[in-house]
Amino acid sequence: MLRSCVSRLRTLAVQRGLPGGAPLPAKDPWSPRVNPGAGRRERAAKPGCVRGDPRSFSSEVMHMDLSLPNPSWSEDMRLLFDQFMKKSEDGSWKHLPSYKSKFTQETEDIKIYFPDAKLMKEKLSQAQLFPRSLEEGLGFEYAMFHNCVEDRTVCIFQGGPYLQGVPGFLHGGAIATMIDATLGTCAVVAIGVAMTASLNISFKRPIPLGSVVVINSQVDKVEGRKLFLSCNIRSVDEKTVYSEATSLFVKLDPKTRLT
Ligand SMILES: CCCCC/C=C\C/C=C\C/C=C\C/C=C\CCCC(=O)SCCNC(=O)CCNC(=O)[C@H](O)C(C)(C)COP(=O)(O)OP(=O)(O)OC[C@H]1O[C@@H](n2cnc3c(N)ncnc32)[C@H](O)[C@@H]1OP(=O)(O)O
Repeated sequence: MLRSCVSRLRTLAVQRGLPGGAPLPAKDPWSPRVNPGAGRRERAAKPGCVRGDPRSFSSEVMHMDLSLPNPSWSEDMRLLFDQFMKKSEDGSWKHLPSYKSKFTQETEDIKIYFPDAKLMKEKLSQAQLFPRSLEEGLGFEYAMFHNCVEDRTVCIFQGGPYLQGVPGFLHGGAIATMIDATLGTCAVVAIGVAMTASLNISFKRPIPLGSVVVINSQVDKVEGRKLFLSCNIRSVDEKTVYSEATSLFVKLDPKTRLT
């Protein structure tokens, strides 16, 4: 199973134009060699120091894997994370690290779609991944795991107080963001750099602020550059279906510029 997963990632490397499908660069977050024994992002727990933590602006934080447990994570979040890390031991699942800002193979790849590479580089140096742009515990706390054999990505997600919509519940835009991020991750791992062309969400039940939910996404169909994916969001006990979504992602055509 591990061999199959590695081979899928090698195929991805070929699609990205890496020589001979050579192993992905060690710093690539999708590389099978990355995060071999993902540990904890635990810092000394400092009650009340979440807001305004100066390290959030340091390069240390920009390059820190933010998908590891931190003091803001609830018991449910930690338990689920540990369960998926356990499932990752035989290689069937893979923990996908995530950063505020990091030059990855994907960001390198996407530069070819911009005519002014210098301007793009400047923009990228200022950029942060939107769901990672809020302080620890206040916004999107999440970790993703991918199953290469089943073309599935699971995201465990705890929405913080800055994501409120109707009082006490998550904003629909925040839910859509995490759905898009999970589906997007599933798509990018499956076919390389792709963008959301359409996203259809059915919000079935409101998600309480601070609760932990599980986003289960999968590739349903591939037609040339088009990738059809779907997902649902469930409670940890799987009894409540909060949302369902279908989407179309389109693999970018290297011959077409984005601007
Ligand atoms: C996904 C991130 C990519 C960046 C990766 C880089 C680093 C990141 C690292 C890790 C990231 C990991 C995960 C990602 C996390 C979050 C995901 C966020 C994703 C987004 O937040 S992304 C922003 C919102 N997104 C846009 O801003 C797209 C605007 N859009 C366009 O840029 C173009 O529209 C495009 C490129 C989509 C297609 O353009 P194109 O020129 O390549 O292709 P073309 O138009 O020829 O369509 C080809 C075939 O798709 C069919 N088709 C097209 N659109 C359709 C539609 N809406 N409905 C039904 N069918 C449609 C056509 O009908 C044709 O079908 P057919 O071949 O059968 O005729």
